[in-house]
Amino acid sequence: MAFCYGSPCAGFGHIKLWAAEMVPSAYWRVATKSRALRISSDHSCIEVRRVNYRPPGTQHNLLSEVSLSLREKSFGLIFGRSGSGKTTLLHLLAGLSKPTSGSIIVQRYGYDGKPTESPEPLAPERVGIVFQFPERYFLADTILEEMTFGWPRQKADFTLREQLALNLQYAVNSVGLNTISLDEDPHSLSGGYKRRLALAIQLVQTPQLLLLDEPLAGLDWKARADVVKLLKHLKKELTILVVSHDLKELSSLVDISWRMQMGGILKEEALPL
Ligand SMILES: Nc1ncnc2c1ncn2[C@@H]1O[C@H](COP(=O)(O)OP(=O)(O)OP(=O)(O)O)[C@@H](O)[C@H]1O
Repeated sequence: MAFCYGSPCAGFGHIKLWAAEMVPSAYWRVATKSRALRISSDHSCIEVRRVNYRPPGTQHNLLSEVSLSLREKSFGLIFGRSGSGKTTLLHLLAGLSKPTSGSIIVQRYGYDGKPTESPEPLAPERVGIVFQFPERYFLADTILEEMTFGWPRQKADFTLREQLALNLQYAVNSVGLNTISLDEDPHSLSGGYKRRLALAIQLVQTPQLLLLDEPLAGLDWKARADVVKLLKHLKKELTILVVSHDLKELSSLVDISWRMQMGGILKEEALPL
C-alpha cells in the first residue's frame, strides 16, 4: 500500500464533499452500534496475559509477568514512578515492540462471564496511540493535511480513502474541532486544541483501543480541564487506557487503575488520592 507523506493526497476537495454529504449516516452507524452494545450483556475485554519484555540485546526485563484486563468502553489508568515501565507497556499494546513472552489479546465473554470464543490477537492497526507532547510531531501546514498525512493515495485505494473521509468528519466533530477551519496551521492552535487534533488523527482510524501517554502534560489549567472534558465525552464510545501522573484530574473518568512498580510489575490498585 502506498502512502503520501507530507504532501496533500489527491482529491482533497472530493474528500471534503463526501464527508459533508455522508455525516448523518456515519453518525447513525455509530449511534446504532453503541445502543446495540449497551443492550447486549456479552462484552469483550482487551487483555494482557503474563507479558514479559526484555529489549533485544539487554539483560533485564523491563516488564515482568504483566497482566491486565480492560473491558470495552471503559477507561483504565496506569500510574507509578518514572522509569517503572508504563510507556514500555503502551508501546507493546500499540504493536511498536513485541513481548518477549506472554500475549496481548481480545477476549469475548458471555452473560455468565465465561469466554464465548477463542481469544484473538489485538491487531496493531486497531490501536491508536497519542504520545507525550504529540504536537511536537506535527509536520503539515494545515489541519486537513495533518489529519490525512499517510493516507493511501493510489486509485485502487479509493474505497478506503472514502471511508477515511467519513471517519475524518466524525473525528473532527467528536473532538470539537468543527468550529475551526481545516485550513488553519496546526502550529497556530492553542495547547488544548493541539491535543484535540492529535486525538482526532487517531480517531480517524476508528481504534478498538486508544492509548494516551500523559495527555495533560505541559498544558495550562484551562486546557487541562478542556482535555478532561473531551476524554469524558470520548469515553462513551471508546476503550481508553491512559498513563498519567495527573491522578486527581482524571479520577472522575477512571473505571479501573493499576500501579506500575519499579521493575515493570503491574498491580491493580485504587488511585492513591
Ligand atoms: N529499548 C530500551 N532498552 C533499554 N532500556 C530501556 C529501553 N526502553 C526503555 N528503557 C528503560 O526502561 C525503563 C522504563 O521506561 P518507561 O519509559 O517505560 O518508563 P515510564 O514508567 O513510562 O517512565 P515516565 O513516567 O518517566 O515516562 C526506563 O528505565 C528506561 O530507561
